[in-house]
Amino acid sequence: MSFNYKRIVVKIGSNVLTQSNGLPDQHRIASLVDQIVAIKKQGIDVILVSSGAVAAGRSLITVSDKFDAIAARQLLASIGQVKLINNYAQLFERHDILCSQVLVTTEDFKGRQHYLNMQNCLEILLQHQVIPIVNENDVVSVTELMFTDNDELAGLIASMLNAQAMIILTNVDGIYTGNPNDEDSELIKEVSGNGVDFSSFVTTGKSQFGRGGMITKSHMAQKTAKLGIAVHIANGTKEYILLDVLNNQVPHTRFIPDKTASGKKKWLAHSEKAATGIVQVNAGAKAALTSSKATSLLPVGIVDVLTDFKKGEIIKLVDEQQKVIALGIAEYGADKTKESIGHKNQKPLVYYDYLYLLS
Ligand SMILES: Nc1ncnc2c1ncn2[C@@H]1O[C@H](COP(=O)(O)OP(=O)(O)O)[C@@H](O)[C@H]1O
Ligand SMILES: N[C@@H](CCC(=O)OP(=O)(O)O)C(=O)O
Repeated sequence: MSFNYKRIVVKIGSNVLTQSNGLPDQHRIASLVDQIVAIKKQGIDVILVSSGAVAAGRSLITVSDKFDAIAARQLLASIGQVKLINNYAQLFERHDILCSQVLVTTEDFKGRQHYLNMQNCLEILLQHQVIPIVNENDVVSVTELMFTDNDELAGLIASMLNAQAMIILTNVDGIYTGNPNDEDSELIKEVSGNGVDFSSFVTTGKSQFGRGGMITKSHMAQKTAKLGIAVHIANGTKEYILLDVLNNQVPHTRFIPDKTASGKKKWLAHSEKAATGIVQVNAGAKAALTSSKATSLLPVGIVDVLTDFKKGEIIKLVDEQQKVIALGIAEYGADKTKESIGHKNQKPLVYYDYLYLLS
């Protein structure tokens, strides 16, 4: 295979798994399973992040409009997830391969210990040649507990498991310079670096059954590539797509990975929602932290503690315009920080190894 990956995360969007009439696309799902098996037989670990529970539920039951959208989603996902996973289990069984169901919420990624428990669980599945099939636990995950979408979840899993690549399968060939249906739009084949502003050409529109849309895919892909994981966005409705992507034989969008980040930084990168405290830093500290030199945050560069926190908690570092510039683990609590604001020769509030810069 052209890309020499040892471990990959494959994310399949609802639209890839579903026909336009809302019913599961059995032929396509079977073909994707066959390809995953072929990849696995080459010694590559594959973790599948599959959407499709709500769509599968819709094919089984009709929910009246009188129920609110959250309750309807819970009902559909609860029924649909059974169908989705059964389908996968039967298809993998044909190849004598076991798959497993891993349902998660954002809570599972917050505390470091809980995060490591989940990492251990997925590692033991992989060591036993099982294909983990991960999805959001839509039944209990509502409002603020929700992931933006499964693209975010796939990025978290790829970081957690030190995958070399994440392949996002959707219903278009990748990211275009404009609306994919416009003749003038061109497919972007490669994205490198962090500075691309996708909002100027990616619209917020979504496909029929999708949740996040291409804009969240682009942001998530960029964030994941920054952690050292290659991201491929490709058309899951094309025959042999996974094999063709890995053999670099199909036009799609590839995000070139940066240098690999440490395990702690990968965890921090996805922990913004878990942050408790907010600390404001001055322009000098911002310049030092964002320079190419490894720098820890010293109290001399702190101007204010905007929200309290305890030692060991995740905090957001904001600049004087209140823009979040980094996430870090606090070496001490808010009280001690307030006492040392602006003072020289103090212990860093956040050491460089426990600091993740957002841009
Ligand atoms: N510039 C763009 N390039 C590609 N797709 C785009 C762009 N702008 C908007 N989109 C839309 O994003 C959709 C894919 O996102 P989404 O609906 O979340 O799919 P999925 O269900 O696979 O997660 C495409 O079907 C397309 O209509
Ligand atoms: N967890 C939901 C999918 C949510 C989601 O992100 O969907 P999609 O945009 O199709 O990847 C489900 O299984 O229906």
